[in-house]
Amino acid sequence: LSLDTVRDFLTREEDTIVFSLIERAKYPLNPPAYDPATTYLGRRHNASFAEMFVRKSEAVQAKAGRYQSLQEIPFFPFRVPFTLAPPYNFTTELYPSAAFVNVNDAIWSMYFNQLLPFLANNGDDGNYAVTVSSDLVCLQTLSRRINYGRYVAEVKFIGDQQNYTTLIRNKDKDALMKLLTSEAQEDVVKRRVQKKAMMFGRNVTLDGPVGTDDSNSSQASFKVDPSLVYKLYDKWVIPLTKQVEVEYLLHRLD
Ligand SMILES: O=C(O)C(=O)C[C@]1(C(=O)O)C=C[C@@H](O)C=C1
Repeated sequence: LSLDTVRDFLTREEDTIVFSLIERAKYPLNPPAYDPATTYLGRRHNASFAEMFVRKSEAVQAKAGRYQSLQEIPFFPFRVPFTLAPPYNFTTELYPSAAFVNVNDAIWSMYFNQLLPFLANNGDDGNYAVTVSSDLVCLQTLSRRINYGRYVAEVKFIGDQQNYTTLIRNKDKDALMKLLTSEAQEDVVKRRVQKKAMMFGRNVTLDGPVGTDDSNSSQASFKVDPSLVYKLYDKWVIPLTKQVEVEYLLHRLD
């Protein structure tokens, strides 16, 4: 692992995030899928249909071995005695006591309460299963990207052990935050995801050569508002990644 390779990983995840948002934006808001008071399976549950869908899907994916890789962290952890997938000897670069640091609870509430209302148009077309299935993909992608802050923090720690060790011993969160921050890099990331939203979210027609802007660049014709993607990174993705980095570092000498 090096700063270049972890940044390459984050860059590639941007594509997955933008595509997953484009998919979710295809469906209307579909409010009954998110209301814990909605009746389904003939009765009320304490969880929304979306939550139930995520729980059951994660159970299947856990059985299939998804969480054998530390890059993936479920929203609803549970033990699985065995997996169906062919065995693979996963090794990890992470420090064991810090390897399970994650901010999935914050991601969950940010996604449903702050992002989704701006991502989907108002309306209810009853396509609840495909809708929450696309929510699951968004959540998993955001979780993988943000919790990858553990790997970024490990690289930064190894690269500057002396300074980090002092700050970790003093439990100085603010100084850790300052040391791991690169504002120039954050600016690059935010402007790049906005551009990706403009490129990937374009309507493609057969007029003109490949790369021609068929959509006149007007905001309304993008499948996901590029400024919303910028804001997602600015307000949530990057700050939460940094929170993961700080929490990882605080456990790095345990
Ligand atoms: O690339 C880094 O150095 C990171 O720590 C990742 C990241 C990000 O979330 O994109 C977070 C903090 C830095 O200020 C810059 C970028």
